[in-house]
Amino acid sequence: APAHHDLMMAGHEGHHGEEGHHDAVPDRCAGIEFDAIAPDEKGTTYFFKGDHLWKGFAGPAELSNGSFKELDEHHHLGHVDAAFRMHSKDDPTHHDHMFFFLDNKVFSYYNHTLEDGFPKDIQDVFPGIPSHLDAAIECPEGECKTDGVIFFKGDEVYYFDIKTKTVKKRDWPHFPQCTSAFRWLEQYYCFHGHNFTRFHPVTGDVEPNYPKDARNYFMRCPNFGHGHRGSVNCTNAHLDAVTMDDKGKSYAFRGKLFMRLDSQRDGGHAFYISRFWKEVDSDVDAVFSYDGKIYFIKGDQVFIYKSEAHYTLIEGYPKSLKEELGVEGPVDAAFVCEGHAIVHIIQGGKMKRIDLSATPRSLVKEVSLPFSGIDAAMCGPEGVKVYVGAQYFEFDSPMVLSTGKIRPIPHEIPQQMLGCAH
Ligand code: HEM
Repeated sequence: APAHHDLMMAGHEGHHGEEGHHDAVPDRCAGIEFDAIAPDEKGTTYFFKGDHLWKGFAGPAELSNGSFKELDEHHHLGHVDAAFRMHSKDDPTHHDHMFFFLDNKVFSYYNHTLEDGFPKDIQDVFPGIPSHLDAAIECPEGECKTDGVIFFKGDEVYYFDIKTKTVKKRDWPHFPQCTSAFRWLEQYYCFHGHNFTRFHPVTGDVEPNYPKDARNYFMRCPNFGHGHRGSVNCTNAHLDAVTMDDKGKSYAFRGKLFMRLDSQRDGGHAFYISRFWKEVDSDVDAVFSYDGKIYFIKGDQVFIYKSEAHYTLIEGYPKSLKEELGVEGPVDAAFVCEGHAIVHIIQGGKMKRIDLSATPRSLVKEVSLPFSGIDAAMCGPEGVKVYVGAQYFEFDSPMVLSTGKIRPIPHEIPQQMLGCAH
């Protein structure tokens, strides 16, 4: 088995089916150019080639009509040209549906059931988008300016705004010709040949160090793989920082790695902090979210980024902790509760409340905490979570945390939050 099984990736491993022994069954480990890739509503990824598909990152090829029955009931239509999972929160009738494009037709599936009235002409559902597409990928608001879909055909790239149904052509001259495209954990991948390239869905910029061979990352193949057994130290479990923003996005940080906690449907995978927050790099002391921004405290410095995906560092940062928040480091943990402009800064057995709406920052209050040794803390709809070593504690509010004389029942931090599998 490749080295990459048991660490760092939590959640979906794909579904294992029966071994295929038929000669005509394609082998994705031989290096396949996929026709289309898309996740379903449960987070299982489907890879399409001809009349076959693969479910998840491991397992053999199966006939597509076993999973999506109607796909070959229309004999004049070819194979799936492009596919994506719709993201359109304002429109629950389409949200999370899988859309497949075959020649000039579009199919919409939910729970592997074809929606009434489909297939339809692409023109009727996505006016301005051509037939015989190469690839398609969803791009939710926050990652793109609006909920949208990016379509690829030859050298042409189209951005379709779902709400207004308007189409804009993108001028991405140096872009690879994608035969399929796949959004995974908010990252955008164009597949071409048996390689893939990660790109920025708004600017079309291609990340350095690509293309990479898909067999090392998106499927399990003998003699391929990535990541190294034991490269994540899962003993001495603790977190450096955690945070949840007002859109409910939450993150855990440890050493050089971070992990999104709220997108487990599509599988949890730790990435390097430097992937998104280059200047911060590693070993943060505390992280909190406030007013559409994410604040990293590291030593006596504060880095502030916009919280929207493609996080950008705000000009003038990092600044000193003293200048930004009026406190001296080091800081153990920090959190803001939604709707409040107060950051709670935990240092040893003390918690400072600082008003972020006042300039210069003013200390509202300092309280003693009933315990010390806190590594990380966050505030969400269920209250405050405080992380100490391998355990965490829950409090209804910051007030309960500061006045509580008795420690609530400890919970174990899930291994997957540390970037380790169970
Ligand atoms: C089913 C299991 C796994 C799957 C499907 C998977 C998939 C992926 C994918 C798609 C990427 C992104 C490639 C890119 O953007 O260029 C990635 C990156 C990475 N994976 Fe995995 N992975 C798995 C398990 C593991 C394991 C077990 C480890 C290590 C212990 C690991 C370590 C890494 C590292 C270090 C990166 C680069 C992270 C970064 O640049 O921020 N992966 N993985």
